[in-house]
Amino acid sequence: MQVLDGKALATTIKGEMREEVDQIRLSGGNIPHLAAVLIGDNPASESYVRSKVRSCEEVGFHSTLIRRGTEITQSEVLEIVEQLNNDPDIDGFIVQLPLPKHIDEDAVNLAIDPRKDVDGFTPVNVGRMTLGLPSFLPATPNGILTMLDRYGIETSGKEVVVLGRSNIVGTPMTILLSRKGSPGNATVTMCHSRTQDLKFHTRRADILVAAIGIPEMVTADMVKDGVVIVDVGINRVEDDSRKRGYRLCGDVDYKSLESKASAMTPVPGGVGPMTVVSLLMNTLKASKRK
Ligand SMILES: NC(=O)C1=CN([C@@H]2O[C@H](COP(=O)(O)OP(=O)(O)OC[C@H]3O[C@@H](n4cnc5c(N)ncnc54)[C@H](OP(=O)(O)O)[C@@H]3O)[C@@H](O)[C@H]2O)C=CC1
Ligand SMILES: Nc1nc(=O)c2c([nH]1)NC[C@@H]1CN(c3ccc(C(=O)N[C@@H](CCC(=O)O)C(=O)O)cc3)C=[N+]21
Ligand SMILES: [Mg+2]
Repeated sequence: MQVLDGKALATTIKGEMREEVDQIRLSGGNIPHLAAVLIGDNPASESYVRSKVRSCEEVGFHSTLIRRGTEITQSEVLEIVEQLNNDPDIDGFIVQLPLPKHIDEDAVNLAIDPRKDVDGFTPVNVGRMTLGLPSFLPATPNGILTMLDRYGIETSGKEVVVLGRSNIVGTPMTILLSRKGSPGNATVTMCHSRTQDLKFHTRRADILVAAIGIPEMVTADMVKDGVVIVDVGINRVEDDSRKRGYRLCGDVDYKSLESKASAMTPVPGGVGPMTVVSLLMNTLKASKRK
């Protein structure tokens, strides 16, 4: 089985980006500047945002972290978004999800200037993506496309099954893999919690993308020999033998799939690092607007 090493690929791409940023600096161009808004104290969100900020430093971007407590009001969040929209020094920004329960995520998303929406979550970017127009693509699905492309995994004409229909992973993944282009041109089936007989669908998959959020739910009996597996899930499972008291695992039972899949992304070190790289690529693109 081939390990689809997202961490190594991300390091390679970040090296390429660093060279481009060095060139921009030498020619007196605009250094990309990403801002991240982090609200509350969700430990997973903190770790993702920290890795985004660290990656900005690695490639030579400017970065700004805006942290607020859970008690923040909706209008205060909207005010931060408005400031970032209007700040000429900020090329792109993200509001880390999930937001506290009393904040309306849709309202926040709708307030983001599509030109700075490096997550690709706003209606303008989702619409443009769906129409096949240039747009900011959502980082996780785009990172997966980059990985399939760089590993030379053919998607044209393949049966792809996507587990999950969220706005940030499952739905855009389905749109991107089924549209004309490369990677693309796949026949895509989207499954979710109301799907009857999940196994019927997963067993037909040439490529299976799991974005569910249930630890190790996909097992060897659910797939055919030679399947390519993209495991998006990041789950923290209690494990007293670890220093931190938990281990990370995906939505796929990696051990049982190792002898059946032809290629698979590990967790950690698979899709996660590619997501961060895609966000950086979107920020670089946004910075070229000036
Ligand atoms: N590696 C990375 O870069 C990223 C990783 N993630 C991880 O990916 C996973 C999914 O994230 P996200 O898309 O945001 O999650 P959501 O919770 O928003 O969506 C989960 C989806 O899975 C579906 N689902 C739940 N249970 C089942 C089931 N038993 N059978 C089939 N489908 C089911 C849900 O169906 P329904 O719509 O009916 O509720 C829903 O569509 C999480 O583990 C998350 O941490 C997320 C983003 C980026
Ligand atoms: N506005 C917004 N945009 C997002 O893109 C977004 C979000 N909100 N909310 C949460 C999800 C999740 N997500 C991840 C990013 C990086 C890793 C990542 O780098 N993971 C590492 C290690 C993770 C760890 O050690 O905890 C890995 O898989 O190797 C994971 C998950 C982005 N998301
Ligand atoms: Mg700048």
